[in-house]
Amino acid sequence: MGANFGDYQLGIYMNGAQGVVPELPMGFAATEELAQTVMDPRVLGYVAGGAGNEHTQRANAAAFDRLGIMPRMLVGAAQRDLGIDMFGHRMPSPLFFAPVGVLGAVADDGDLATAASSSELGVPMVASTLASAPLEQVRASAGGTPGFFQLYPPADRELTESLVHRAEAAGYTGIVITLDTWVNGWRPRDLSAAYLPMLSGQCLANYLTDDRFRKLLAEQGSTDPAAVVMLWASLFGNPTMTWEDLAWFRSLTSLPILLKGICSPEDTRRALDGGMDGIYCSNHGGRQANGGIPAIDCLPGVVEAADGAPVLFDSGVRSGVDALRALALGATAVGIGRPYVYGLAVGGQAGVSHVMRSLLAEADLTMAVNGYPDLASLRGALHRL
Ligand SMILES: Cc1cc2nc3c(=O)[nH]c(=O)nc-3n(C[C@H](O)[C@H](O)[C@H](O)COP(=O)(O)O)c2cc1C
Ligand SMILES: O=C(O)C(=O)c1ccccc1
Repeated sequence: MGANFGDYQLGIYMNGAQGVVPELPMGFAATEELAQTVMDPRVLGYVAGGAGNEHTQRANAAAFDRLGIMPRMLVGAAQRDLGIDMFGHRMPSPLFFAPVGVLGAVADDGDLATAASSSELGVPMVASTLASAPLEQVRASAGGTPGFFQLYPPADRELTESLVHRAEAAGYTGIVITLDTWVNGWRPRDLSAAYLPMLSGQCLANYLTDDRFRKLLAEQGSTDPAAVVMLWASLFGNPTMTWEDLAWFRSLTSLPILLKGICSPEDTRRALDGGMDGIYCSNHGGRQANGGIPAIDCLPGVVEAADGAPVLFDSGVRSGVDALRALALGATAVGIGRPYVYGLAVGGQAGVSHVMRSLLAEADLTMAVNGYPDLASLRGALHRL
């Protein structure tokens, strides 16, 4: 039987009986509102913003509200099991930390604080390539909790290979390759502030600690911060990659590989036929392309085409109920993005853990109210409103 995530609620009420109310905000809207008052405006714009007029970003979240869960009575759901099996690991919770590349700009040691929360809660983290601490340190901070390394494959094959082998050696459970960020989307908030954190040298620790990157840097003749940024910018985008490159990725590692940014059934099949082990259905939270399709509306087609292979999902999950909706549609695990970033901004590691605990408690209690003892029983529970 899994953890009793709903007990987080009881603890809060018990504290209240002693006159202690929570210091941290409850729910996404309150957390976002507080984050707006404490974050550096440019970093806030970077986290909160998306592509174009942010229609797709809003639609991602709004689409969840068109999905209702049918309550079932007298099921005997006194204990709920929210556990999942993924790549040979039994995880107590179906949530994970989606890869976020500016955690170090949001809080000092933001990547390590998130990894420490992952360790504390047993909730896996997908560690971004764009981190302020090297991937080895992030992995060590996550302790015994399994986690994935998110790879932005650089345009230099040896550097890509080096990053993958470092992730393997550091003990990651799998590699997530992100496919939707070869170019930076059109983001009016960041353009207004002329702000891209990496161009100020932030979040480049994985490059600076890489032998191959340092060799390329030395060959450039300068190692000053501007040269680092120039080299990074010249390598980051890799828009010539095609399906033909999957065989090469496959040859690099025996770890499970998942492709992030897949939204169509056709691409799902191609990925799995190309030797990939799982799919990560996401539209990058509407940050990359406006005028898209809410990611949750793409999920059923991806799940069907995946034919039993693991399907991770993110984009627009704002509550424990949203997570249940994605799980009911067949997601294997559900990624949390902006909500935990705001948690980090308002409360450091404690804020991150509070956000995750709240999401898990809400999911657990909603299953209790609605009579679903485990995630398998949720399949087919949704009604389109
Ligand atoms: C500030 C920020 C930075 C991100 N950086 C990365 C990244 O480095 N790699 C990646 O694959 N996705 C990145 N993402 C996308 C997230 O992994 C995820 O797809 C997205 O946040 C989901 O949307 P939501 O937060 O609105 O739910 C980033 C998202 C945010 C908000
Ligand atoms: O901000 C992002 O979502 C992101 O992943 C990214 C990465 C590199 C350049 C621009 C954006």
